[in-house]
Amino acid sequence: MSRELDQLRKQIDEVNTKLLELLNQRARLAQSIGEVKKSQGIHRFDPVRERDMLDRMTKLNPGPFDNDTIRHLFKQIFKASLDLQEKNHKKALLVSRKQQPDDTVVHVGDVQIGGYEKNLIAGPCSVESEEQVREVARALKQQGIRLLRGGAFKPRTSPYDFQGIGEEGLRILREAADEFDLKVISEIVNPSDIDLAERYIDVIQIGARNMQNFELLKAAGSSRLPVFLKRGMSATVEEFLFAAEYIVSRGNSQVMLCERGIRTYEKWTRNTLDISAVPLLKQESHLPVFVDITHSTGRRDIQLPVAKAALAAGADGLMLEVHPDPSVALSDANQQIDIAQFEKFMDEIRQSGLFQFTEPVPEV
Ligand SMILES: O=C(O)C(=O)C[C@]1(C(=O)O)C=C[C@@H](O)C=C1
Repeated sequence: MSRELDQLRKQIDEVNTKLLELLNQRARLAQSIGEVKKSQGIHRFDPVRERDMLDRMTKLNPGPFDNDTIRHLFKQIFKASLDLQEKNHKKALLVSRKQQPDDTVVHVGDVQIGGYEKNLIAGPCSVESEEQVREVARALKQQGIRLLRGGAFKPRTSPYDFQGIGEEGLRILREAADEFDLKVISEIVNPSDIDLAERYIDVIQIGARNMQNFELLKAAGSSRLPVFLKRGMSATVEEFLFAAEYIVSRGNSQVMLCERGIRTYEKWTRNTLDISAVPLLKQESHLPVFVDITHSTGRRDIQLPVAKAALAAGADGLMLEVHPDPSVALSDANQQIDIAQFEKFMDEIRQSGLFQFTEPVPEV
């Protein structure tokens, strides 16, 4: 290579180093501007400011780059600065592990969820009668399971399907839970029913269809009860975390996330379990993560391997539907398991060694 070329390249290297320094200096300034804007509630993207800067730069431009090229280059810089401001903003989410490195442990009375404990939530899809709920509650108690689920308000796809028995259902759940020393989790669909929930139940469930019902999220965020939030069937992981942020940002930090399958073209399962969401959510957020093995599969025959996969992927717990006689159930008759199947499931999941406390490794 000629000496001249060598020299010129050396000069370019020096300019590159200076440019790098200047670009990062600029990036730090843009970050500071981002912080100021956040504290003042100002929109990050400012096209008027960008236009002013472009006009100034093109006026000052002595060439040899033409103005179009200068505009193009600066627009890239603005875009990168905006991305940086947004990244910083994401870091600040209350549900993010960057904000809180340690796992959130949710306390439902004396039951702990998250951290080193694995939990199971089970019960019928819909509350139908006292006998039905008591029978399931007794089976849970015998298995050492403390969390009873049951739907009293049922958001159904068809308005002609069974819609649940409402407050009476919550009362039935409470009585059965008190008799067998269990805690109750049930879905609430209307912000005005949060007061009702506080009278009867221990955990508010927000279902997949309501994951972006922002008024309901805000109302749950102002409640004293822990919240079990299910992922919307077409929601991205990011949208799911923002939904949780709605609750936590209102002051309720006791939130659990539940992956329940997303809608895809696959027809052999009711939904497609997004198993990768489990480690992703655990990585991104400090909130406990559950997997609903009933709704994600919609079938009984693969619930055990799916449960094992969920626990192996790092889930803090499982949710499943159990009914004394699924064939006569008023909802989800095809996917609930009966009590004998539940007992067999519990034996097998225990034998797998995955459903157990994961003690912290003692520090040496
Ligand atoms: O000046 C601002 O308001 C900024 O946020 C900084 C900046 C920039 O990089 O210069 C970034 C994004 C905005 O769209 C406009 C300008």
